[in-house]
Amino acid sequence: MKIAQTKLPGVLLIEPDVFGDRRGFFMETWNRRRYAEAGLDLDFVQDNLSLSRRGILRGLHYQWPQPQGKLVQVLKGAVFDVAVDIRQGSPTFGHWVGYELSADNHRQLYVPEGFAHGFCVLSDEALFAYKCTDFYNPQTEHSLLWNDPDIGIDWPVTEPLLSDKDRHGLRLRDIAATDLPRYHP
Ligand SMILES: Cc1cn([C@H]2C[C@H](O)[C@@H](COP(=O)(O)OP(=O)(O)O[C@H]3O[C@H](C)C(=O)[C@H](O)[C@H]3O)O2)c(=O)[nH]c1=O
Repeated sequence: MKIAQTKLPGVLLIEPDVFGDRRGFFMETWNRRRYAEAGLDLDFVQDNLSLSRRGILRGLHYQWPQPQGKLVQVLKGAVFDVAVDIRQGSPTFGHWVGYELSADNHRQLYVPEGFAHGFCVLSDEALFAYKCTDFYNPQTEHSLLWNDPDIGIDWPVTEPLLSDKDRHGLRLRDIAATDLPRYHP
């Protein structure tokens, strides 16, 4: 398994070992001990699965308080997956990283607590699976505007299909300080 730091400290790009043979392949998608040995000492309490069609964009979402760290991967199709640092006081506040995650490249991305997360679908369909470090709490969930000009995410879609909630996401500069995580070095 290879784990690479990204230009956002804490956001990790993971390439699990994939064992292929004439039947297909086998891979471990999570192993508490192995990931801890590689520096990802995490406990997850909730698994999620979503199916989306080409052009759909889900996000950018985060919970605060009760933030969720997310280990995300694609089981079918391909997505462009994005994490945004929204921790007040962070040296990379408002910065983003994005990676293509697909069923073919088997990549995982770890999005830590305190980051907003979203993805857009690059294939006809995408089955998106992720593990969360805390439970869903709709009362503390927030939507950050997907195309916030102050963040400038280089999405590979121009007019994505969004939920009403996401269509009305807030620009980072318009989110109250009480609704944003704080950076703790
Ligand atoms: C997130 C979530 C949703 N739901 C229910 C609430 C709604 O009735 C329905 C769809 O929820 P929502 O439109 O928020 O789903 P997504 O737009 O896929 O939200 C997710 O998309 C981005 C990419 C994320 O990173 C978050 O994990 C998550 O916010 O599922 C639940 O019951 N539990 C949950 O954990």
